[in-house]
Amino acid sequence: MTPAAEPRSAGASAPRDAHAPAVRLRRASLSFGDRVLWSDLDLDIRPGEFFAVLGPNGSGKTSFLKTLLGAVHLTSGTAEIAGRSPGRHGDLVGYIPQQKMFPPNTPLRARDLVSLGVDGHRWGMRLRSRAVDRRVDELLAKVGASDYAKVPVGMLSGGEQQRLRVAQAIAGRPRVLLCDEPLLSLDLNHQQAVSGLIDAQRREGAAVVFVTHEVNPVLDYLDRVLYIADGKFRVGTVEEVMTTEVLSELYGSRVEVSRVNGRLVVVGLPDATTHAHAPESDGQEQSA
Ligand SMILES: Nc1ncnc2c1ncn2[C@@H]1O[C@H](COP(=O)(O)OP(=O)(O)OP(=O)(O)O)[C@@H](O)[C@H]1O
Repeated sequence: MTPAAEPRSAGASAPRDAHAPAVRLRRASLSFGDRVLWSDLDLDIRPGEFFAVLGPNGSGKTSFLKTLLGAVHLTSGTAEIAGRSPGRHGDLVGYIPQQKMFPPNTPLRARDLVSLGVDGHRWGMRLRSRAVDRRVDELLAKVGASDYAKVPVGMLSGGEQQRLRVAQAIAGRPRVLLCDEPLLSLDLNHQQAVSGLIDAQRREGAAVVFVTHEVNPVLDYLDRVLYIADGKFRVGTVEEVMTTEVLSELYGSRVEVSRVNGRLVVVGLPDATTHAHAPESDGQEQSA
């Protein structure tokens, strides 16, 4: 099968072409009953692109990721991820789910958790366990978790647990890394460490799709954003989308966006969109 050379064509089963978009949506719409989350979304996310999905509570950010994972079906239009239909991507796609702390008595050590992301079958029977061990060690080192490899996961801090989730998600060297609020409830140091680890994957060529309420911790990494609000959306660079004009239009009311010490401050979001994490967000009224 030939690669889709025409960017606007939505081939049903695109090949694993290194130049193909990592994510491709054509006229994609998602509704639940009468509630339209977005409609007619055309989008290509490139390999090596850091792409954020922003918007208030309930706007459809997680649902966006779920359509790419194949867990939720588009109401209309088409989606491809890593050249495949959603849900058929195997380890071409890595996923960091929204963070929940592991209970203290979880019977898994850090390295056991990471090994769940490593597919032992690819090395064949004879080499399997040694190769898996080596790969797990490599991943633990990569995310700076070697020191607590043998500690039960429930004893680790939120930031330490999140490093392991990153290691698990990148174990298969995915072409697309889907991240659902990976910085939630992390302190500033861990936010920086975890977003740096995710960006390292992007530098190795993966596309990163990063759902977040708070744009500031990843501002320096972002290539483009998709901002969803009230059934509408806008795609573009931060400079194009995070403006008083664009956000006011999306929300249908006056919203002020300004830069303070390099950070984006958004003032005047409708009450219903106020996010519980805003007070922890180091000075920003509301990020996104
Ligand atoms: N399977 C479903 N059936 C019906 N409604 C759903 C379903 N999944 C999500 N929704 C609704 O769609 C809307 C968007 O949900 P989603 O979780 O995608 O929002 P979000 O932007 O990720 O929100 P948050 O920032 O609060 O995590 C919500 O109103 C939610 O209740």
